[in-house]
Amino acid sequence: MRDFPPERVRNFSIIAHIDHGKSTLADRLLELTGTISKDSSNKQVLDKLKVERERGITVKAQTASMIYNYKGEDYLLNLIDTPGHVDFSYEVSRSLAACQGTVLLVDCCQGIQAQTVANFFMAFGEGLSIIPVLNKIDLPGADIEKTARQIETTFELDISNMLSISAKTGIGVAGVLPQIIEQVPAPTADATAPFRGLLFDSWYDQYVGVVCLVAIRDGNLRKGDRIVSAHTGNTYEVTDLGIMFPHQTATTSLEAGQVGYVVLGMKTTRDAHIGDTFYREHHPVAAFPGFEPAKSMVFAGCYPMDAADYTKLQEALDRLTLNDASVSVAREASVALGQGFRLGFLGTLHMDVFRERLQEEYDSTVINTAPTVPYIVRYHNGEEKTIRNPAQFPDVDQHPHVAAFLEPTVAGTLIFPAEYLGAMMDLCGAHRGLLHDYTYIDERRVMMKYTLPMSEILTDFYDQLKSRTSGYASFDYEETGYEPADLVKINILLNAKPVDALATIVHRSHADRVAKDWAKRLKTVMNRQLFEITIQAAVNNRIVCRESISPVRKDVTAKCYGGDITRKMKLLDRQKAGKKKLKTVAGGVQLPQEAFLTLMKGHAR
Ligand SMILES: Nc1nc2c(ncn2[C@@H]2O[C@H](COP(=O)(O)OP(=O)(O)OP(=O)(O)O)[C@@H](O)[C@H]2O)c(=O)[nH]1
Repeated sequence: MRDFPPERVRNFSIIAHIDHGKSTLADRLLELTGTISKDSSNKQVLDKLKVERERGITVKAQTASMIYNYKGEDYLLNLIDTPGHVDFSYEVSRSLAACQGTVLLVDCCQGIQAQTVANFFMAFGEGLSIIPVLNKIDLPGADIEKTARQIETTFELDISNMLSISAKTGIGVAGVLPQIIEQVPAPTADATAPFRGLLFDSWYDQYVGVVCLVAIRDGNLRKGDRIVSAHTGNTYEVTDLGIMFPHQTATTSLEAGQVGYVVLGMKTTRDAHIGDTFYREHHPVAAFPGFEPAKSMVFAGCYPMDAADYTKLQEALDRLTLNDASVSVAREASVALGQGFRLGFLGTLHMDVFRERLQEEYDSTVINTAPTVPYIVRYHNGEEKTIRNPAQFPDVDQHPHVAAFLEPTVAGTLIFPAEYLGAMMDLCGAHRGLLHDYTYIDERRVMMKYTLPMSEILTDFYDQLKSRTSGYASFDYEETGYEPADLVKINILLNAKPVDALATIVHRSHADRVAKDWAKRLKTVMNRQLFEITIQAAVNNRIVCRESISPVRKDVTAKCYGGDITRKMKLLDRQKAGKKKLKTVAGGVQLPQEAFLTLMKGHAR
């Protein structure tokens, strides 16, 4: 590693809107430098996790080093992969902090999209040198000129030497690495100063424990060194270190300016705080700025269908959170569902990915309640309380003490063809959006900036955005803090008993409609029982609608006219198995798992 002093190291990332070809380009660069073979089994080596492969999205950032000979000199190039999705924007910003430059990859069939804009400004804010590259020029719909002009007008970047490539076929890709060496500055690192490293990613390995990715700013690191986390004050011994080539490859040291993996014997990723600074024991240094822990913005209950599986569920959650410290887990109890957990996620994609993993890890049925954002209740005495579970939202009779309710908001960016302007304004209006700005990024496409309540984009916002524009609109957002809002609680009552796990919080202007919609939806998924079931929805304790399900005596054996007893037994067994998927809640009413699923799909508008 000593052969690569800072001036022969380049740390860069690729940023792009989802599906614009980031992973494909990464594969091509690794092939070009001989880091991986051209074998097809190496496709998208950076997207390691199964869910990622299945969905074709990058969730967890992965990093790879390569060695490239340019004008007779060997360079160590570190590609720092960044997750593209907004849920992981904190991880994106930390990954960018480990780079000096970035390739801004734009699909020239689609042009600039909302995530391109968000990622550009994040890289720009970090002061990185930005190399625009147009991708997918092999496709018939490619419009190189127009996309180049969009890049020039939106980002004010120099496009005179801009590369046009096809990451898929390899056309033009050879030009990318020389531009990176020419345009990305070498890391400013002092090899003689005391060791200072930035922790920018980590994951859990079942054999060695936590593996940390560290950008070495100053000094160097060797096996056996003792280093301290500035955030926790914990001291660790380096038991292994090396580079991602593209898999973990041990080296004798990591030198100033380089990026590599470090094993410290940490037991859980909760000890590895992204953005943390490491320094040598007894040689403290100034910590890197901007350290903030990932914030959970979406919460949902998670309960075992069968109460006896509680410990099993807890064990599955423990195993999964070893690898994903950004999920927060708190125990909670529900009158309807018993003992369970309240899980906090960075966003809805993060929630979906985690739930999928949980389902794989834990082979029994889980009941997931509808997601909610955290709300703040401000009391007249100045106290504030954060509500992460709608069941704990103050009831009407407690309202005299409440000065205000606050909800989290986001600054959203939408980009779409101009003909959808009306449809997009309607959509944002219906979701309580406030328009701030709109501009044309070229003759045909509009960029709008809206402030939206975060709860509104948890519901059907994305689906509506896509369906109303035939998939041509893109959306990205960043959190902007809390705003006062007129919020009310909806309670669902089954046979006149409120079911806490079905409570939700909405804006007063949507309350009656959502209440009626939820009652109707529940009716469609609930089974008839031996007694009549009434479903009522109450807004702040005022009943606004009532549905009922008439009783039935379900005799599954009626079809078997006497005779075959084994057939009868089989049918009864099947009925028993079917029953396992039901949870008995208020007053003996049984709720199927689908009841919770149907309410998760957002509110009808
Ligand atoms: N025709 C063509 N298809 C491409 C090109 N580059 C990527 N693709 C395809 O575009 C799709 C998305 O590519 P990915 O590399 O997975 O995109 P990504 O930006 O990494 O996506 P995320 O990881 O989800 O952000 C894949 O089906 C690729 O095969 C290209 O140059 N030409």
